[in-house]
Amino acid sequence: MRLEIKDLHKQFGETEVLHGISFSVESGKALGLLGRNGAGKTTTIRIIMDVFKANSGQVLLDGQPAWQQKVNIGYLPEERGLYPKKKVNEQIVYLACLRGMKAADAKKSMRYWLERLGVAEYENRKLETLSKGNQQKVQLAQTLVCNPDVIILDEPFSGLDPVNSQVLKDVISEQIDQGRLVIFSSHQMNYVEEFCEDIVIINRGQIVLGGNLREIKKDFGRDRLVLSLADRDGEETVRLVKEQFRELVTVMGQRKEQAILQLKPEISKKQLMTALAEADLDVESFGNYEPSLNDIFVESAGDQV
Ligand SMILES: Nc1ncnc2c1ncn2[C@@H]1O[C@H](COP(=O)(O)OP(=O)(O)OP(=O)(O)O)[C@@H](O)[C@H]1O
Repeated sequence: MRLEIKDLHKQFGETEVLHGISFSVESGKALGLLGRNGAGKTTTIRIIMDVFKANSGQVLLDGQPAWQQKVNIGYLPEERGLYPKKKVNEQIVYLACLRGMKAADAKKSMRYWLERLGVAEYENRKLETLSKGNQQKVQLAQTLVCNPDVIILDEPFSGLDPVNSQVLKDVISEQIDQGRLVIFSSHQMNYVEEFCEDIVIINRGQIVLGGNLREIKKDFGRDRLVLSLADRDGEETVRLVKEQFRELVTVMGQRKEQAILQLKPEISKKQLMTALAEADLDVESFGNYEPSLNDIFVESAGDQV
């Protein structure tokens, strides 16, 4: 299956909050939807889920509109949608039956997911008596109970401790391996980085970067180098490079003790190495820059106050 989001525009009152969002994702892949607070991630997801309509643009599954009722979708909304006063097992089975599952199958699947997510012991408890993280895991069980083909998760890691985040990460990876189509928004770059082939970064309602993560990293790293000097901290190194090597490189940033440098056009890595050696500097590390997703995110979406 292929889900295509085409040129979405969305206005709330007079304000346009999405200015033409387009991307696509296929079965067996996960797309990470990234962006700072208020960028437009949840609005995009709600349009995909048909919670509300876009002012213009289309959401198509294998070229077809209005697919949301025809396909098995697991949706974890940002605002959690379960009933606080109802028992965990009753509501998961009830909602699964509403989505077309037989009660016996729903019970079996619910037990599997509660067990898998480590909350089986709370099956008979009212949801509101569980901790925030455990409520989140129940919500995830509810999302996955119907064996969905399309999984859309809005901030799934919210409220989870590192151990539970790892459990969820494993579950999502497994779903991708089983051929599910996954979209999720998250601020947890490390997890996005681990299992998303593709990413989209939204900034103020516009895509500022999108595509295959490996390619994006390669592009960001191209002609960029990192340099650290013994007995100088990162700021001092940046200052020194700006003073002494401004003809050869532009300083792009700083990562701890390292200055991130971009070679000027026509300048080679070798020329820079020679210049560093001639300046008699005590070079501690010098090499190709490998950006993390966090670096890429900050550079692409970091201009917003
Ligand atoms: N129902 C609404 N009415 C008016 N404005 C809205 C509504 N929903 C969202 N917005 C606005 O749309 C913009 C995008 O919001 P959205 O919730 O999509 O951002 P987000 O990227 O999911 O942010 P966060 O990471 O904080 O959840 C924001 O400026 C927000 O205030």
